[in-house]
Amino acid sequence: MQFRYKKITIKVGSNVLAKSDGTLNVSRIAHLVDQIAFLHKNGVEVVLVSSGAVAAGRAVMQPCKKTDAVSQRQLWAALGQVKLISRYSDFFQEDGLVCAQVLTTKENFSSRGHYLNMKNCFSTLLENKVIPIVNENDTISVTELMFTDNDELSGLIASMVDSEALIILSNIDGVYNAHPKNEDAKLIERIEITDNEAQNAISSERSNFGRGGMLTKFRIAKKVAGDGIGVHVANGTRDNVLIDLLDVQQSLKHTFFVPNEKPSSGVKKWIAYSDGFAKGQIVVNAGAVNALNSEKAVSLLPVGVVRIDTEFKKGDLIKILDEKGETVGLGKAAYHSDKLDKEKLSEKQRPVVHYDYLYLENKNGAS
Ligand SMILES: Nc1ncnc2c1ncn2[C@@H]1O[C@H](COP(=O)(O)OP(=O)(O)O)[C@@H](O)[C@H]1O
Ligand SMILES: N[C@@H](CCC(=O)OP(=O)(O)O)C(=O)O
Repeated sequence: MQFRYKKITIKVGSNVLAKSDGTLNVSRIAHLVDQIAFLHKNGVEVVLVSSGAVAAGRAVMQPCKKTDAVSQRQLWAALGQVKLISRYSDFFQEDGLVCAQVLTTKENFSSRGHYLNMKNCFSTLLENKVIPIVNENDTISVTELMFTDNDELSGLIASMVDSEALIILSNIDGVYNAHPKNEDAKLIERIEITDNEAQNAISSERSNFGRGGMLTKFRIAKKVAGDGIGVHVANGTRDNVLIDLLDVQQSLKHTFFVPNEKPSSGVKKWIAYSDGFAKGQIVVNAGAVNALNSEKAVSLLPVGVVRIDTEFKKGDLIKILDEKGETVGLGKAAYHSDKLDKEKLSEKQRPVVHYDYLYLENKNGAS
């Protein structure tokens, strides 16, 4: 059997892993593990991002009355993660493989140093033929420092470990052109990174245990595809879904986000997912927006900056907005914001953000 990729990240949603009563669907976990083990034995490196801790914990106990919503999630995640990972560990062991748990928070991606540290951890596990199983560390992550959901986390991981593809397994065949409850809704089988229409069909509704819903899957999938990584959204409740999806001889119905032909560099990938950590903010004029989004590789010159909203130091990440307040991109500042005015007057202006350290929402795919 020949598979489409040699290195993939697979994200499994809570609704794939939990039954309708919230208890873990053990036979489904076993079946997914068997498929991953088969892929692994046939030379495909796999990083698994698995939700399901909160859903698993919910089935263990109901908290006492005075427990608030955040504490409740912490309790369930703490209880459920143990159950979840021990199931995975047992099933991988039966298949002769070793898995490892990696719990992370958004803060672990906040600086390039932290990011490279995480990257090194994954390289070590993969070199040792271990299957990393990643989840957000829900027990300690608080609201403002949380990932939107594990779809966002899986995008980051896929990009960080240089996966060729990200497979998002949910409880539905893919992205539909209307709410799937609608009888006329049709599966969209291919989405280009320039396609902004499909998003309008997606409602923000989530299924029973999901956190972000299809809308975040769509946004993240486009961003990841913009980095040059193909994204497949498929139904994890189907038997043999991973093998049927990845076997070159098969054509399973699902949604494929076509990757950008030009993959982003490592540092641009990190910047792409770091918008929560921007320290400065500037506003640029329409001319600068057009130049940056043109076919050419253009750095941001001080002449295009109309306003500094939040000051920044050399090396800080800065958010770049247009004059309507829409995000244009994110970049690493080449110098302190107090030098901008002087640079504007200079005959040979130095870029405030060099192209190599610039992530552009439209050009790199997300919108
Ligand atoms: N246009 C759409 N296409 C597909 N699914 C959609 C659409 N609009 C809303 N959804 C909902 O998104 C759900 C999947 O997202 P989510 O609940 O977060 O699952 P997961 O637990 O797999 O992350 C589907 O079950 C479906 O009800
Ligand atoms: N970290 C949480 C998962 C939250 C989440 O993003 O869920 P989902 O939308 O089902 O992927 C857990 O393990 O329960």
